[in-house]
Order: sequence, then structure tokens, then C-alpha cells
Amino acid sequence: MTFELQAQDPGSNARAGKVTTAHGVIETPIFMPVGTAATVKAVHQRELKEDIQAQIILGNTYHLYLRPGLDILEKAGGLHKFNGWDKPILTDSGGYQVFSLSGTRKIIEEGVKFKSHIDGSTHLFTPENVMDTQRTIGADIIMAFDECTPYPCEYDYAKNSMHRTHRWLKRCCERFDSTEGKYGFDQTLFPIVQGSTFRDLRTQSAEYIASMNREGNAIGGLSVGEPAEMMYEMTDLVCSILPKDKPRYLMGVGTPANILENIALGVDMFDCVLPTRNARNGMLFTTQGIINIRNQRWKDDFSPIDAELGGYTSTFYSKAYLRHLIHAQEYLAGMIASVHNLTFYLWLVKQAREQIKAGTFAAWKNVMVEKLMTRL
Ligand SMILES: CC1(C)O[C@@H]2[C@@H](CO[C@@]3(CNc4nc5cc6c(=O)[nH]c(N)nc6cc5[nH]4)OC(C)(C)O[C@@H]23)O1
Repeated sequence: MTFELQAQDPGSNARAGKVTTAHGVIETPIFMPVGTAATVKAVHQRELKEDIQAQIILGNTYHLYLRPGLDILEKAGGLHKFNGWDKPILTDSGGYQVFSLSGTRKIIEEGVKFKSHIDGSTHLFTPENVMDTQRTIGADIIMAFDECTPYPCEYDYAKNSMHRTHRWLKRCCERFDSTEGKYGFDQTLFPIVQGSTFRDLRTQSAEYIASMNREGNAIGGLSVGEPAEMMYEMTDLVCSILPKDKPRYLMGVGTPANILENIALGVDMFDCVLPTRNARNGMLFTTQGIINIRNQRWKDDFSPIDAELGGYTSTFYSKAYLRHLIHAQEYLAGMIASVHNLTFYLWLVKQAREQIKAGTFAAWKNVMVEKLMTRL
């Protein structure tokens, strides 16, 4: 994987770049639709490619390992073959999902013991077997096995957790660097900065992760309930330490405003379940602001969901029709709303990229953040 820095905004730390992987190019800043269990929920691969114009999607080690399982994924020839997505894929290492999904889990030096949220069976994730699992899934970019420190947490817990994550990272690198891709293409391992909301720990973790000199770096332990200002303070500090010539991936972020603010701080890659999760309950992000389509006021509004955005789904269907589908709990409701919200997120980062290349991002961002927060 390579990263080419193409432009830097004069009024902020925003930058535009190009990541090249075995499955194609990613233009940054980029938003990565979350496709947890081999599917971006309710969205066809064709829509992702043509309407949403997604360039990379996420998969999740925890979910894919439990279902459909590694045997099926290997027989399919990896996740790209299994779900038919032939562009780049990034998989999260599962550490976080073990904490957020599996009720029972136990962290030991070896790794994390947990019970499947599907059938209650017990499993042990270790840095080594999570690397092997991600080799089998076959994502272009894979994440180190880490502990996403919960928020809030005591300083001593955050410090011990960070050091364990650093020891796990060393084991991830050793295992990854001594194995090959299983399907004839190269994969890339990103380490993850932790340190919770403590400046000295974040500095220490960013310095350690930077010293590993991997092809890209991730910022973890954020978007876990901390105030937005704290997220921005930690991101700003970590971005000032991570190398400029490597892509920076801020995990689990976020709202449109969070994304623009973090682009201004120097982040290149984002993922979040918000666009698809909110879509399913009728919360739409539009070029004019946020719409709760369930609201009475859209009952007889036959205008397009978002005429400014473009794209088949947001233009062909009306607000009144989508409101009807949501109230009727029709499957098509989630499908239309998900394609719309993801189209909006990809449109937003594309606009940001254009503004950065034009050198006008900083002022544009401030206007956009205000506008995006408007509740219609
Ligand atoms: C914003 C929103 C709506 O996104 C939802 C829900 C709760 O927050 C999210 C998003 N935040 C988030 N922070 C993360 C940190 C790490 C991390 O430190 N390490 C690794 N390996 N993976 C991570 C994945 C992360 N996702 O995390 C789950 C629980 C996946 O659902 C998401 O609030």
C-alpha cells in the first residue's frame, strides 16, 4: 500500500491524498461505509459502487469469524469473492466489538476470552490468531489487535491498557510480518493509538505507534462517548505526532460535523455506523440539514429527498413517499434511506477534498458545519 500526499490546506491541517492498494485507489479524505458482517446493511454492491461511489468498505473480524466463519470465507477465496466487492476492504480487528458486543469477556495478557453473542460459545482472540483471521478474510488493510479503552476510565487503567495494547501490537507485527497474504495480493497492517483522554498517554502511544513505521496509522479509543471537544483535542495532539507521509484513520467517527472538524486536524480516513444506523430510523443527513422523515411535516411534501445531492435514490423518491415507507416499516424504507445517507457522506468528503485542493477548505468547513447541524 502507498500514500501520496496531493494537497495541503493553507488555513488548517487538512490534506488531500491518494492511497493505492491491491484492489484499487482511495482518494482521501474518505468515508468508509461499515459492512460489518460482509454487507453494508440494506445496500447492494452495485449501489455502493455506482450511486454512493464508495471507494472502500469495512468488514469486521469479530462478526465474520463467528458467522459465516473462516472455513466458508477461505473456500470462497476471501471476503472480496464472497460478497462480490472488488474494491478495497478494511477489517477492524474485533477487539472493540468484543468489548461492545460480547457480554462476557475477560482480558488476559494472552488476549481476550469471550462468549459469542450468537450462540454463547467461548473463544479466545489473541494478537496472533487475529492476524491469521484477517489474513483469511483477505482485507487490503487490517487493524492491529488492541483494547479500545472505555470512556471514562481511571488514569492507571488507561496507562496499563495502553501498554498492553503496545505489547499486543509487537506480537501483531511479528505474526503479520512472518506470514503472507493467502489470495495472491498484499495486505497492510495499521497500528492503533490509544491512551484514552490523557495527553501524556496519547503522546506516548502516538510516538510508539509512529516508531513502528507501518504504512498507515489509526487513532482508536475515541468516539466512545467523550465530548466532541475532547475528541478534537486528542486527535489534534496525535496528528501532530503521527508522520505526515502516512494516512491517518480515526476509528468510529462520526457525525458530518465531527468528520469535517477532524479533516481540518489532519485525519484522512473515517468510518461510522451513523449513516446506516440512523437511516433505519428515519434520520436523514441532507445538503440542507438534518431531516427526521418520520415527522408530520413531510407527510405531503412531494419534493425529492435531496434535490441538491444528486444520485438516483435521493432524486427519484419524494420525502412523503419515504415517510410513508418508514411508518409502514417497509424494507424499502431502510434501503432508500441508507443509500441516501451514504451518498451524502461520500458527497461531503468529496466536497472537502475539492476544497482542500482549491485551498479554501478552512472557511468552507466553518460554513458547512453550521449548515449541517440545521434541523429542518
Ligand atoms: C458514533 C456511534 C453512532 O457509532 C457507534 C456508537 C458507539 O461508537 C461506535 C463508534 N466508535 C468507535 N470507536 C472505536 C474505537 C476503536 C478502537 O479503539 N480500536 C478498534 N480496533 N476499533 C475501534 C472501533 C471504534 N468505533 O463504536 C461501536 C460500538 C462499533 O458503534 C459505534 O456511536
